[in-house]
Amino acid sequence: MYVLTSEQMKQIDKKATSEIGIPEVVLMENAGFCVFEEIKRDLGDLKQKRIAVFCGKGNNGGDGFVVARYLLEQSDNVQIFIFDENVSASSKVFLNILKNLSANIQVLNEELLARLYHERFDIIVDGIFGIGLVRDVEGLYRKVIEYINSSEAYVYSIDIPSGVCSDTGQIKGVAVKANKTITFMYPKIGNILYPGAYLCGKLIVKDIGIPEKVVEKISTKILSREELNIEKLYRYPDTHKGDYGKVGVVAGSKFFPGASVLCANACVKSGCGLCFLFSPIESLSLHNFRNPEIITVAIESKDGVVTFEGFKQKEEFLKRLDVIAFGCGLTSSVEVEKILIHILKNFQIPIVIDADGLNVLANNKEAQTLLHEYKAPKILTPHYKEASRILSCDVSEVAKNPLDVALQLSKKFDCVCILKGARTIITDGNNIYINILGNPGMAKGGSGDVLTGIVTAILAQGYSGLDAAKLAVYLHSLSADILLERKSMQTILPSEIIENLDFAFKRVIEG
Ligand SMILES: NC(=O)C1=CN([C@@H]2O[C@H](COP(=O)(O)OP(=O)(O)OC[C@H]3O[C@@H](n4cnc5c(N)ncnc54)[C@H](OP(=O)(O)O)[C@@H]3O)[C@@H](O)[C@H]2O)[C@@H](O)CC1
Ligand SMILES: [K+]
Repeated sequence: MYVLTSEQMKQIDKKATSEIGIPEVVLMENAGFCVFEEIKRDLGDLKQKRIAVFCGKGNNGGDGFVVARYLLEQSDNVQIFIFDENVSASSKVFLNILKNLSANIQVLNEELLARLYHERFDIIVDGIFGIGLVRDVEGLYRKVIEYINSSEAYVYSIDIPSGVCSDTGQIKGVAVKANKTITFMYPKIGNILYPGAYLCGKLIVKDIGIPEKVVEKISTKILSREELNIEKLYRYPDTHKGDYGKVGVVAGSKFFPGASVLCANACVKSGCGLCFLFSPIESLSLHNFRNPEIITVAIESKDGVVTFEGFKQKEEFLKRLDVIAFGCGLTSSVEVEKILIHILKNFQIPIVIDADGLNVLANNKEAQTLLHEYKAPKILTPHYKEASRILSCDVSEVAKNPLDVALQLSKKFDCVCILKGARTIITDGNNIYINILGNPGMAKGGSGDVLTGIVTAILAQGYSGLDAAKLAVYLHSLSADILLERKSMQTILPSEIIENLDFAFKRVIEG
């Protein structure tokens, strides 16, 4: 499903009205009716319900007037609160209808607001701002939103909770916390990214009668099963391990042996033909006991960390493999930096760079240039902090606009970027996918190493970088969601996410 910016939605609305000739008031009527239908479906008999509808000056408020008109037919207590009599042209039509119906319409001011704190509403409809919110919410608007959030009523937001930026999901000063949000045609980015996604409560997407033909291809989509390329996962009967790729995982140190265990174990559990783990001996000793499928290659180390000379002794072997995963648990050191630079200069193998590999990129401009020029497929898997280090910005900047950051990274290095977060973003610089699966039980050290292993193994099975990234992110979070069906967020472990890939693969393949 597409996810739209406010501008894209406005263009679609505009085409529907100017090219197809559907009057704006018809769309507004449909939008308002959809919201009413949802309320009616949830609550059934509304007769005794005390209902407040808050309407701003724009078309979001117009939708609110339509909802109010339908609610008036159902309940004896519907109060409509406006900020200004001077509303948009289409909204005016519906405001006038309400006036003709002698509806209870009150213009908000400080005094009225103070009185509202002594009233009790069962339902609040939020039609203050939609996709037309352009600046921070202040003054009376802010106070009304604070009032809504303090009330015990069940809150329905129209299109998007008022105060949430529809292009980023960020709060513009203050925002409504809704129980349910009814958005029209397609979700907006602010409905999907946090904190907007949280403030929406349950999100419902409703068709308001805009013909599909006015919708041009949108580059941002929700990552769903339909978007995955699962054909390549099919295994012909007459195959052998060489058909599924040989992976080299360069990972681990005396300090983080677990990272290499998780990464390599996720690799073998995600279907690659062979997995070789290149690690210092100190890291491998833990490893050998646990994962007999993994072929270990000891790299000479100093103080428990891989050395460049040690790597060079084994590099001919690594060069013969199909995909490299580089970075998990290596630690940050000059030697690690030298190794990555050497790989980027001398190898032509698809590469997945995570953790300490990303730190090399953050610290070393030469590595950045080399990565940009590296010809084989490349996938970066930063979390917000790693992305901020590479782009030399504050992590809060990444959180404010993760889509832009993922695009920037992808373009900077001509790579596929998996920007990991509560909503992981995947992009190849053109297409953007937002992952909505997964749960806070994944917010633990080691989850990222597991994802790196999965994506590397899938890349080795003949996938493009983008398709591998999509499939891996989906499987990783689906596995955690399946675990959550019988475990708690506190107890889910990254190693269990690997074990549970059995069921995630099965669900993805069999539907
Ligand atoms: N187009 C269509 O066909 C359809 C659209 N639909 C609906 O329309 C919604 C979009 O409507 P919209 O474009 O009128 O914008 P909307 O969100 O109501 O807000 C604009 C108003 O808010 C004001 N304002 C902004 N920021 C502010 C601030 N911080 N503090 C105070 N004021 C602020 C701004 O004032 P101004 O900047 O002009 O001073 C302007 O008056 C959309 O979300 C959906 O619900 C549906 O009916 C289906 C068909
Ligand atoms: K709203």
